[in-house]
Amino acid sequence: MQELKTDILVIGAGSGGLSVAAGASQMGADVVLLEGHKMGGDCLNFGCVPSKALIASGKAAHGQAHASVYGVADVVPQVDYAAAKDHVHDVIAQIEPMDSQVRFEGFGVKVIREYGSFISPTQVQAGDHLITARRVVVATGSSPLVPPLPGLDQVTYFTNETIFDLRDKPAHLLIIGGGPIGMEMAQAHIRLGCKVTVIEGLKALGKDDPEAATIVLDSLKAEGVAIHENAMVAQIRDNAGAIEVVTENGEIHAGSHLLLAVGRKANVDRLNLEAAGIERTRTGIKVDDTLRTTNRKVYAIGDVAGGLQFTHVAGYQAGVIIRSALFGLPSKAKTAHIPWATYTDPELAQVGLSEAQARAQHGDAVEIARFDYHHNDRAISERKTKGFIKVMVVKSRPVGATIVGHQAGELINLWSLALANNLKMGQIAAMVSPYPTIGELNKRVAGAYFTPRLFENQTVKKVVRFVQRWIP
Ligand SMILES: Cc1cc2nc3c(=O)[nH]c(=O)nc-3n(C[C@H](O)[C@H](O)[C@H](O)COP(=O)(O)OP(=O)(O)OC[C@H]3O[C@@H](n4cnc5c(N)ncnc54)[C@H](O)[C@@H]3O)c2cc1C
Ligand SMILES: NC(=O)c1ccc[n+]([C@@H]2O[C@H](COP(=O)([O-])OP(=O)(O)OC[C@H]3O[C@@H](n4cnc5c(N)ncnc54)[C@H](O)[C@@H]3O)[C@@H](O)[C@H]2O)c1
Repeated sequence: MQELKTDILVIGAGSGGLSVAAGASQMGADVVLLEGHKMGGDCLNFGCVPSKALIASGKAAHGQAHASVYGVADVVPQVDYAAAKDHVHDVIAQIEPMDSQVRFEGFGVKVIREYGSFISPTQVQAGDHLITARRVVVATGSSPLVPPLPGLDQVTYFTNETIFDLRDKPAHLLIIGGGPIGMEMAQAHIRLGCKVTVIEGLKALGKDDPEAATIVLDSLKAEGVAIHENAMVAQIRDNAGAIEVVTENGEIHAGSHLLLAVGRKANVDRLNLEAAGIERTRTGIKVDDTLRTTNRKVYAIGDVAGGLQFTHVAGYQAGVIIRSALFGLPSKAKTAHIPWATYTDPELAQVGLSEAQARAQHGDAVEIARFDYHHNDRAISERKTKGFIKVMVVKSRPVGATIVGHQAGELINLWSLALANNLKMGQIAAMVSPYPTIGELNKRVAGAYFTPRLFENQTVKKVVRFVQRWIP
């Protein structure tokens, strides 16, 4: 057994762990990083990157099939599904060097390609290494949840860990789960020429604002995706080579391929958390708002911490704990300014409170400022007029924003900045946006907040009339 001592031990080389390792090592700490599988974790290998690359293939096909509106003849796209997967893997390969073992060793990090397991509150075993660390960061991420559905073991099924390696185009893809994974994959596949059926137990895109989600779901349905809601799956069957999904309410959906997208399971099984006195919750590892676990020398960040499960959250949390682990400074993780986006077409994005949450928390003090895409000249030029932005405002400060439409994931950045810095609507309205940009929507919604105050205000009208009488 090789014994190592270090300042910071990071378990998991995904979005969260790599951010800690890069930051801590470049600021002078001794860092050991454990990775049992692929450097880069889920986001690079099985998540954000491959899904966005496949969405890009779908977008290219869709563009060819719907070009005539711009005066360019529509063509039936000749989709080579295997070549689309080559594109996906080429994109991964282009980003891979940023997350590579070589790059991190260049920062001075000792990278050990083994799974780690606690053997005491301060010691972790990884292969034949025994590591004692001043602080441990658990960043082991999550895996696809595979529910114990009767019959599932009788059929071949895919998850986000395997779908990007499938090279034969599914004739009819059945997707169980209408969350972000399910809906992004549904649209990518329908655009690549597959038949697609989504079977959702409750409400598709149920974590998002219902009005905004409806616009996305209507778009997907218009493209041909069959979406069945309130259809909890009870059983899977193999019927002479076809896969049948049977729901609790008696629906039977048959297809050629099956993708499970029913949520995530925190990666805690290999960690032997009990040996370190680390408690779990239903969704992951129990942490306080400083991201410390019940073992004060151990932090947990990213998907395994059981909160919002996004790459940028894991990265943000890495910054929070670096401050406290390296400098001993108090540092709390906040959530009010954390955005998320679902990269369907149209996109769906949220930061802070939704309209329903804002009304529940602030009652009549909430004002909703709203602006529709069909009033934006750039959106009209590009025929991307579906969607809206609405901003929830309390005492002239935004407390949340919901955007559905073209580039919603880009537009939400500004509202994350506004919430992070407690900006006022007046500061957003003071911005000058280049014309014609989609970004003008952000300024116009701030303008919409002031419209009734300026244009429907009798005092303003009286003052203007009075001043006009006197100025030369
Ligand atoms: C299909 C899909 C699409 C997504 N799209 C987006 C998106 O567009 N935008 C977004 O923000 N988020 C997206 N996500 C979510 C995002 O991928 C995760 O939130 C993010 O990867 C979490 O980072 P992490 O560091 O917590 O975990 P991970 O990136 O999963 O990294 C954890 C690492 O720890 C390793 N590990 C596990 N146990 C051990 C152990 N005991 N010892 C050593 N190593 C271990 C694992 O092998 C893994 O490499 C998507 C997820 C999926 C599945
Ligand atoms: N664009 C992005 O940022 C992005 C994209 C994909 C994934 N992600 C991350 O990955 C996480 C996981 O995504 P997800 O879509 O797997 O999970 P999810 O929890 O968001 O959605 C899963 C859906 O499956 C449904 N479901 C569960 N069991 C079912 C059953 N037996 N029958 C029918 N429906 C069932 C649930 O009601 C739910 O709507 C997301 O929460 C998000 O954090 C992010």
